[in-house]
Amino acid sequence: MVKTVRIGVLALQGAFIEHIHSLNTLRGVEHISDVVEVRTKEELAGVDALIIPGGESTSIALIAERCGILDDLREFSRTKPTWGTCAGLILLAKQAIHTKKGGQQLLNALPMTVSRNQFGRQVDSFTIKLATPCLESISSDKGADSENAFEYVFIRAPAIVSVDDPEVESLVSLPPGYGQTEASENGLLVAVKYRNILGTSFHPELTSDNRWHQYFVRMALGAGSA
Ligand SMILES: NC(=O)CC[C@H](N)C(=O)O
Repeated sequence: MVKTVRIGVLALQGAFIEHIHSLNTLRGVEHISDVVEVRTKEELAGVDALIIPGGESTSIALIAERCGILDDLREFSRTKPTWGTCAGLILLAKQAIHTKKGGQQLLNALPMTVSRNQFGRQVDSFTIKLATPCLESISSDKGADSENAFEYVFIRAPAIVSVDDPEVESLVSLPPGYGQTEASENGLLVAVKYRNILGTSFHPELTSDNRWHQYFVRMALGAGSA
């Protein structure tokens, strides 16, 4: 029997509809059985993989806590395919800096420190096209240019400022200078894979190029198989 995945998108706050649209463009391309919004622990228990969208990480954490789903999210992200984008990446981290006074609840699934709003405020949002080796095996019919570069959208984005485990795979870094105040040879890390987790600080759901979604669906399809 062909394995299929039921993918959930955490729908408490932020850009969840856009992720659902991107995933829906992959129906018929990848083996997706369903794409659903997740707001309760029962809905979470019914999905094979989860996307935590961008938005406001403090609000998502607060709402999750009030809805009594925060510990279930912690448990889910320990073992099941989970992708955090932007605010979702912040939530998945072990530690966040430049948070509001008093800090914020995190899921502690990614052994790393992220810096909130590393690139400035909403008005400092930017896009950048970058060649992306991990997407090379995925063919793109939409959005990508002739070099197959992916167009990255950064909106009050976090950056990964330190990684605590050699198992964390670096997938995308920005060219030096972006979001950095001091000269450095290396640009900031903005996409990682760690075991069952994908963490990206940009918004792939805001472009018509669905290769990052396809990458995650393939991760989810591969999970648990030998
Ligand atoms: N676009 C975004 O998701 C922004 C995230 C925001 N900086 C936060 O702290 O949650």
